[in-house]
Amino acid sequence: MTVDKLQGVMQDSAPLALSIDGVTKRYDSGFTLEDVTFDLPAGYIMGLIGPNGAGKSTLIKLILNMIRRDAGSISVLGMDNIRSEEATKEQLGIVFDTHYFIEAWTVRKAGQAMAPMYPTWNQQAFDSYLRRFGLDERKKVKELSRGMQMKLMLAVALSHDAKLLILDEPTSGLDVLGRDELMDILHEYIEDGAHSVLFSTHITDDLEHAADFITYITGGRLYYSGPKDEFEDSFRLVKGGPEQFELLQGRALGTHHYATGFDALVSVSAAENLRDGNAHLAIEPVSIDDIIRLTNIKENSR
Ligand SMILES: Nc1ncnc2c1ncn2[C@@H]1O[C@H](COP(=O)(O)OP(=O)(O)OP(=O)(O)O)[C@@H](O)[C@H]1O
Repeated sequence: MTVDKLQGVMQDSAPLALSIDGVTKRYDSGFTLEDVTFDLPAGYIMGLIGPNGAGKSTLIKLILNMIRRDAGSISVLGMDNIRSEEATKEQLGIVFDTHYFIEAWTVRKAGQAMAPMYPTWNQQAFDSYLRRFGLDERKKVKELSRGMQMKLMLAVALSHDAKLLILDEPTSGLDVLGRDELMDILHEYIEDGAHSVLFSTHITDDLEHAADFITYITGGRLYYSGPKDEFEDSFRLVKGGPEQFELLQGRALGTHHYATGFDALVSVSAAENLRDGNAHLAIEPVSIDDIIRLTNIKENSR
């Protein structure tokens, strides 16, 4: 989908799968997830990214009402996630980075234990996902690899017609084939326009393949939420020798200095000014990894 179309979706009053408004969470440890606001339109996949400790899992726990928020509101498919907690949870499919089953359960028992929790449980769908994922019904949860445990959670999440799938680091236990397979399944899942996905990840390749939107959090604050392509198109990477750094005149949003020069992240407009000023700097497109790396670098200036 093109950036223009995605921007249109965000501006339209398209139905929202998820709406996060001014959400704040303070931990005693001193970390605060501060005033986070963004929407996920229904029918799309959003990647939630940020470095370790950025607040991604905290945000997911807040959406699931597993921890208490200090301010703001969250609505899932138009329902307040606290006032309509039960109805909200029926519409959510959850895949965590570690499984939530009892280790001694077999795969079959895990399905039987989950089924009564969802009025819309579809046993045929569950059985067919087990076959598709190569999950042996007789195997115990503790005998499954991490990737297979993730697939079991996914089979549960997809078998009760959840409208919003939330996945916390789903690809961390998967090899390249498993990751591609998961991304294919997510695409199939949203195809009808009524289903949506929010997934957190450290693996930016996953975003390239799957995400329509990106929400980037760092240090508990929202840095960007919007179409994926626009995220990369908003910045440029400027490279130069040590003596050229002063040409940037404070326009760097993040800089990595080497013995032989520097890499700096600048806005597109700053990059255009540098080009117009004939600064003889190398100006290149950025990857999502460059943006995360340079906006989190400790040594930001000289
Ligand atoms: N229950 C808690 N009490 C106090 N501090 C917490 C608690 N849970 C998380 N934190 C702190 O909140 C910050 C954000 O943690 P969170 O797990 O949300 O980050 P994350 O972006 O998911 O990181 P990662 O990518 O490493 O999983 C961290 O500094 C963490 O130590």
